[in-house]
Amino acid sequence: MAGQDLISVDDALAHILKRATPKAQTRSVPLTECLGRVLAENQYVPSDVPPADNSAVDGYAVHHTDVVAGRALTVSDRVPAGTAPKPLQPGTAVRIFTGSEIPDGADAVVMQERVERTGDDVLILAEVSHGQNIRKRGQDLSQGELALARGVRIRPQEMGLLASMGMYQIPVLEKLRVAVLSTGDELVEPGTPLSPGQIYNTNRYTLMGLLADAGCEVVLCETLKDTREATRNMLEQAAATADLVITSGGVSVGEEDHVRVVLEESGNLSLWRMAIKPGKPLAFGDINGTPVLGLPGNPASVLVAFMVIGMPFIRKRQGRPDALPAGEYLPADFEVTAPSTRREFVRARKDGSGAGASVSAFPNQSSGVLSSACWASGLAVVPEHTTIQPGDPVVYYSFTDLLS
Ligand SMILES: Nc1nc2c(c(=O)[nH]1)N[C@H]1C(S)=C(S)[C@@H](COP(=O)(O)OP(=O)(O)OC[C@H]3O[C@@H](n4cnc5c(N)ncnc54)[C@H](O)[C@@H]3O)O[C@H]1N2
Ligand code: MOO
Repeated sequence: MAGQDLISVDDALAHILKRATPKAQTRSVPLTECLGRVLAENQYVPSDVPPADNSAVDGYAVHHTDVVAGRALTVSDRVPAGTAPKPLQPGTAVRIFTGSEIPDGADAVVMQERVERTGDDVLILAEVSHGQNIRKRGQDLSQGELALARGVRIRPQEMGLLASMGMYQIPVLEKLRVAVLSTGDELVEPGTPLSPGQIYNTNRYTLMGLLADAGCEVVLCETLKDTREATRNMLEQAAATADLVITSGGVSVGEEDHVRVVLEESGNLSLWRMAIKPGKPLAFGDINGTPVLGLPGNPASVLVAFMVIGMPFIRKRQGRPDALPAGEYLPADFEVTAPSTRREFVRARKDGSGAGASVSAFPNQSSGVLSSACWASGLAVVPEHTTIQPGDPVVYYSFTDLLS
């Protein structure tokens, strides 16, 4: 059971994911612009990669049965990479380079360090076997196979793979268009001096960075005055412009917290207050059908709630199957003695690797301490009603996985 009146993280995720309809519009972009986009169609291999058998080393191509200990072979040809080889003359060797195509009739390549070259002759000093140092045609991708599935987010390696197949125009989903609204009369833009009572608008920049990492397009970015009127006007404008509106602040219980109230009055508030730490007052709903994710104002709450709740929603809307990342169990290097009714996402750092890996926690987990997230490499989960002793296993998610 979660805390009183608070919806559990699992129920909140299920609720939000049910409302995450994938964006259907697609477009074709040049290969140079596809990084971070989501593939809209399955990509099948048009022809084998590599297109021909080729050498893995600089050396000599031979037929392995022509190699007899102590007997030199004549070097009959030279095949630089990028040229089409002539067939191997039986009983000879061909000078060849890494990436050169293998001449017909050759079935092995001997590294040049394993031969003695004298004029046009080459004496092979090592045993040679069929297929040695040959990278087979199609060893990376073979014609007709599925190379990349629809819904894959294109990372540098996928970009390279598409290039290796000769693809240039890439079908991708339209980017999710997101509006970012910061609320709070105390907020001032960096670069301006602070007056008493003011603080710098932090969340706007955290969210811009998070959304860029998530492959979204920020179409509107505004800071609102703490009035019902301003909040209603801007939320309605944002909902008419964007596929998703993300707000920060103004979702708690104070009379200056207008986001939640406007959602209730002018749209639909379908979820409010989660058993999560930090991020408890998170609100979710819609205005005229456009989803609105109301994140709490505290800077670390914004980061954590975006990663845990916002990212799965965004991934699903991006048509990606991987709504939740896989975590790993690691022994805790910290303790939690007072059990909470909320599931806590601790700003944590993975130390060591392999069997010796463990996870430590930043000492100050206040939701106002953003430096905790700069120190951390990810989030460790302390389940509801649970104490943690050093050595107990906890689930750890890296920031990279949470944001990929
Ligand atoms: N009586 C109660 N008070 C609070 C409760 C509660 O249950 N009962 N919950 C607390 C929790 S937990 C959180 S989280 C906050 C969330 O409140 P809001 O979402 O309404 O956010 P604000 O009050 O507007 O701001 C909270 C905090 O964050 C600072 N802030 C806001 N926006 C920015 C920004 N863009 N950049 C930097 N800092 C920002 C703001 O100045 C406040 O300090 O409510 C608790 N209160
Ligand atoms: O739930 Mo709040 O985000 O702890 O400060």
